Amino acid sequence: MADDIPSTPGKFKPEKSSIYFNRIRWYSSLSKLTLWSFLFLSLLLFLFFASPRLDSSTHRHITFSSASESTATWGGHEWERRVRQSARVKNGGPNGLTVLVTGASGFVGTHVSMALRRRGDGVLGLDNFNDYYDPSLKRSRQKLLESSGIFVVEGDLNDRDLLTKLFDVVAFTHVMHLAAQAGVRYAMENPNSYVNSNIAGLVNLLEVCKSANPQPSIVWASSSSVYGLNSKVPFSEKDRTDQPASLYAATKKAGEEITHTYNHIYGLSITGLRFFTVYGPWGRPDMAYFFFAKDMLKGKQITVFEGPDHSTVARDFTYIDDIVKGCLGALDTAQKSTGTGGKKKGAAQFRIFNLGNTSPITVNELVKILEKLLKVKADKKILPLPRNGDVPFTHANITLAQRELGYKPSVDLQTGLKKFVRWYLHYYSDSKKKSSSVW
Ligand SMILES: O=C(O)[C@H]1O[C@H](OP(=O)(O)OP(=O)(O)OC[C@H]2O[C@@H](n3ccc(=O)[nH]c3=O)[C@H](O)[C@@H]2O)[C@H](O)[C@@H](O)[C@@H]1O
Repeated sequence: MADDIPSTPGKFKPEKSSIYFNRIRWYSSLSKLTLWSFLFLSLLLFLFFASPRLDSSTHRHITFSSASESTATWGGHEWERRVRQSARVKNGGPNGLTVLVTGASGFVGTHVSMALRRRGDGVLGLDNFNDYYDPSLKRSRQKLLESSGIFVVEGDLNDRDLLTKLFDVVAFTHVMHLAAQAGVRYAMENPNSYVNSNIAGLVNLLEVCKSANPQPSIVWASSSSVYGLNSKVPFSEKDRTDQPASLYAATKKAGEEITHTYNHIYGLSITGLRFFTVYGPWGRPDMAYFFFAKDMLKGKQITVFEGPDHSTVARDFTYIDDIVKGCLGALDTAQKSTGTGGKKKGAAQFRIFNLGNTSPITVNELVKILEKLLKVKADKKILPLPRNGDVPFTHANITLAQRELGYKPSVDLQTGLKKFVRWYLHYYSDSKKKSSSVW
């Protein structure tokens, strides 16, 4: 019998009696297997019926934000209705844009969303409301947006299902991508959050955009920090950007390269905007002008950095309204993406612009203006510029943006800070409810 012949020399040849016992063992393991399968199936059925019943299109998602872990719920008929309604073009005209604004509850995101809505464009916001800075300020901005009919979806850039769903529900013509881990100095404390938002999140967004049909045109926020150690002034788009001084700058520069590959391979229309130290009402509390004002009002000491040999540190501070005009100019002049459903059909537009003010002001001068506006004397401590990513000065050449986008900054630091201080005093007075009246 074939069974009795070892197939390989030296292999064990079973006796008749052991075959009999093996059969018994086989039958008993068969019944054990049936029993375990039954128990396993019962457990599956139990879990299925015991789990919370969700609307078929509802998803409960755990998302990882850049600075904290958060949970957000999205999906369902009511949610989709709100998404559609918010994204609907309001002016009825054929030229209205349908824009997904990422980072909509951020500083620039809020202002750009409001400006688009005022024109009648369709706007849908996306924000993960992370706690890099006071989330209550982001919630207040969200309220402001909601009062103008803008729905801000709570979710993370890295949530592929959510982004795909948004593009299933709405055929966005444009994406204004402003969600990012910002701040130069924080990159030494939490480097991974920069990789998570500015690299992984960006790639996730681009993946969804390239597969969307139609593909949207993308305008996104790069940064003046990409010029890094460049010392040729004013900074022109043609200057070298391969010497970043911070991980933040490196992730923004990487973003410029990554967007280029998506433009090249998939035909996505891309416009990168290098913002120069944007300030104004509803600003970011992690920025110097903001926390200087806060600390000065509290009588706390502020630290003013100085460069080598006691040289002054300067920034090309740019007022938010000027930046908004630049963003809208970029959206309006963005050509259509050429691809569809992940396939390139032809060369697509790829642009990078400086959006600055063209007149650098020293940090000392910034403090002096704040002193006048706040009517307090600053308690200053002068320290050498730390080696934490800060660069000694920035200065934008905006010729290209002027020519292509009609960008023309018009607000000087004195005027812009006056508006910021007015908002700040109002917002942080005892009644935050009134805050939306100061815009
Ligand atoms: O232009 C940009 O692209 C960048 O502008 C800002 O970065 P930064 O210009 O460094 O703005 P602040 O952090 O507000 O610093 C402004 C100036 O104040 C100085 N500073 C900052 C903090 C401090 O305690 N003391 C002080 O003198 C800095 O050295 C810098 O010269 C933003 O924080 C970045 O997100 C943005 O990308």
